[in-house]
Amino acid sequence: MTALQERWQELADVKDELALRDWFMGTSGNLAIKVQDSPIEFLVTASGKDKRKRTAEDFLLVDASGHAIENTHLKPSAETLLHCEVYTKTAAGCSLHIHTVANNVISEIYGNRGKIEFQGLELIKAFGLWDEDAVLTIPIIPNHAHIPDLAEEFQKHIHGDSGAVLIRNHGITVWGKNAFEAKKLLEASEFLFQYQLALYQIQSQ
Ligand SMILES: CSC[C@@H](O)[C@@H](O)C(=O)COP(=O)(O)O
Ligand SMILES: [Zn+2]
Repeated sequence: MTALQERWQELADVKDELALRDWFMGTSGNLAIKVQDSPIEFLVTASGKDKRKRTAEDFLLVDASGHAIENTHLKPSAETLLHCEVYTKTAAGCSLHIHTVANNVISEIYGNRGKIEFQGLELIKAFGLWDEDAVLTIPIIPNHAHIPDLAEEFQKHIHGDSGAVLIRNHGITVWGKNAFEAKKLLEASEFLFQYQLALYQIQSQ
């Protein structure tokens, strides 16, 4: 199998798993996986697809600017520029973006603070935070409709080869060194958001 075929299959498998969790409602969400460095090439989901379906037209190969490399009728995800920022600024190998009710509500509740912090929860270890008093901070950025503006805001919060950023009333984007790591961060983030929401609901009764 070529590197391209391997990465394709890896991303398709991640997509299937996220679909099983119902994390692609209304065609939302987009996924990307790096295929090569110098020059950077990555696979990204084609725009507007039902991401619960597995087809031969799910992904297309794009360059570091998000332009299709191959001759294709497929359109790269409308949010490809955010994935471009990840691959040009870091050594990450995979970036995932999903919309969930939990990440949207959390982003709205904490949006004015510009971040949400988690401390004392076991699952922050998924982010490599092992100290007892460690704090996980997930930034929350405004949901600019103009994607270059959104990407510009987003890239300010890329500080390493793994991370997560919430986009207010929109969704989350995570990245990690490979598909396994990115999916781990995504699942841990959603766990933390669901936990915080449940706590919020109990405490406001
Ligand atoms: C259909 S609502 C979601 C979109 O506006 C967008 O935010 C999204 O995540 C999916 O866009 P796409 O172009 O399919 O990658
Ligand atoms: Zn989106």
